[in-house]
Amino acid sequence: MNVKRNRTIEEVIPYFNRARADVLDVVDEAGTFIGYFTIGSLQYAIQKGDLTEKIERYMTDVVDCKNYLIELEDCGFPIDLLAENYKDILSSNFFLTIINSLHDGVYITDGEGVTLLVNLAYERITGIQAREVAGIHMKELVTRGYISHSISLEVIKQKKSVTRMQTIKDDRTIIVSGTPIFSKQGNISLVISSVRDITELLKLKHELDGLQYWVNQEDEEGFVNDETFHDLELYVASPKTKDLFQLAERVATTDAKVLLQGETGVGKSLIARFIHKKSKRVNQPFIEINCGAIPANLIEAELFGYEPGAFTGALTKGKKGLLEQVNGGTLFLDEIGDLPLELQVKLLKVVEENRFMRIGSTTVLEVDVRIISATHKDLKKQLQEGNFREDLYYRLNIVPITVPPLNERKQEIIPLIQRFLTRFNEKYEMDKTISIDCLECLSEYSWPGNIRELLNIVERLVVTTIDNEITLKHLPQEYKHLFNQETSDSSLSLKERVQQYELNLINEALKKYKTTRKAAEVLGISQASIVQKVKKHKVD
Ligand SMILES: Nc1ncnc2c1ncn2[C@@H]1O[C@H](COP(=O)(O)OP(=O)(O)OP(=O)(O)O)[C@@H](O)[C@H]1O
Repeated sequence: MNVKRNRTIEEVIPYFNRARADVLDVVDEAGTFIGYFTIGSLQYAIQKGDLTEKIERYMTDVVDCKNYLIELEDCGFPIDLLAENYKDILSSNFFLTIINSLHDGVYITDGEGVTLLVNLAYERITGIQAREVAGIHMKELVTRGYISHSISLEVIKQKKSVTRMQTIKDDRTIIVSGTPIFSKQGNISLVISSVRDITELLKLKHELDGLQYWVNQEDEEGFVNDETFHDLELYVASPKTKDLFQLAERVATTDAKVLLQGETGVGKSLIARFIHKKSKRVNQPFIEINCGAIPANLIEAELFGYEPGAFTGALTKGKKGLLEQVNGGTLFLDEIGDLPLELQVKLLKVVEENRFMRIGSTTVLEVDVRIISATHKDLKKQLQEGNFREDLYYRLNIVPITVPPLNERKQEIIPLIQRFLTRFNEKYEMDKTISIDCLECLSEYSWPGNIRELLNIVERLVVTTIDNEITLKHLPQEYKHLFNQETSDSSLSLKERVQQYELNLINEALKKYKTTRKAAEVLGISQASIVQKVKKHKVD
């Protein structure tokens, strides 16, 4: 079976389950074979807790089908002694002390599938007590409903290691890896299964994926599937943004003038284009003019056009203004707050009556133009300061749409990074990934340049990072200063860092929602679980 190199460990576990395979062929984007991912590699990755790692990290170019079978004899262990006296060994204090000190659950059966031993961690993880299962055949345990499926029986049947992901009580997810131990005669003497609870790890991963999940749901509802979104390369990454675009869509069917307000780079121009695309004017021109970037006298000439010889430097033939060019379509006046007062008066006439005169002409021209304007300035304040005309403000502001800055819709940051990463990977034919701590760091950043800045940094990182994975060390300094040093400490294990991240999420939620009840609701975990995690951290 083929799997792509950028699949995660977690994603490929079901392949082993489904295909009952020991080895998966790893292929690159073009489908070319590049190596193997074996069940041995899988077990190793699980032991390391690297479920979110890409499989290519654990890929090998040789497959030794035996390498994952524990060859006790090779380790100098007296296997015959084990075969004959294993019950004594398993019940010795020494062995029990070792096995009970493990954090992972251990389940041991004999070669027939009769339960010999389970350790304390197994009892803790599954809730099944040793005394309930000891001496009982696995088949019987399945019949009695203790477990839904026996890995040990599968190991005995297949005579090889088996790894499965399973869901047990309280919706907990566990990974069970069963390994056969062979006698010299080639019979299975024991099956040793290890059980690891990965519920917390997965929960965190899914939280980290954040509203990517939400975006996918949107796909199902058909909202994001809308071609307009693809055409404009725009992503709807939160309910807030969805509301915004739904409002824009409703407004688009009318000719109402729209005033878009919001910081630079939040997507005002994009929304203006979206409205045009969704309106009946879609096949007519959409013209954008940046009132802040063009000198006042030029804006006038640009907008209204002029007659031959209207002013020094004018074209001898005269010139059609944007208002004439855009007739039937949409005129987007960006940075309207920068429009000089004298031009505001002239614009008012167009806005009110759809009529204007070219510079140097006395003929009144009539046009059919929909006007959308935008500004990053506080226009109300501009009114009070006398820099913006009140009559024009109210004419332009029939439907106000305020686009919030990115740091007020933080849940969009990670989904947007992921979308932009895919976009630039495709554009530059690369396959970069981004590390969890790097994502966390970026989600803590304040983004003064909003989505434009985010887009630019992702493109820069894709182009400039040599490694396959973009990590903290690749981020420019300004993106790191807010980052919690504790979390960035690379000496911490993945598990510790994930715990730290979990705690950060909880603290953030507590700060925002004040009560553990509300924070628990938002994070989708129980209130008791929040209290316990915070308490545990304090004790640690
Ligand atoms: N929801 C989104 N999905 C994808 N890209 C987006 C989204 N919102 C904004 N962008 C991108 O971010 C960049 C900045 O957006 P845009 O130019 O619309 O911002 P703006 O608010 O008009 O900025 P300014 O006030 O500086 O003109 C653009 O490249 C735009 O395509």
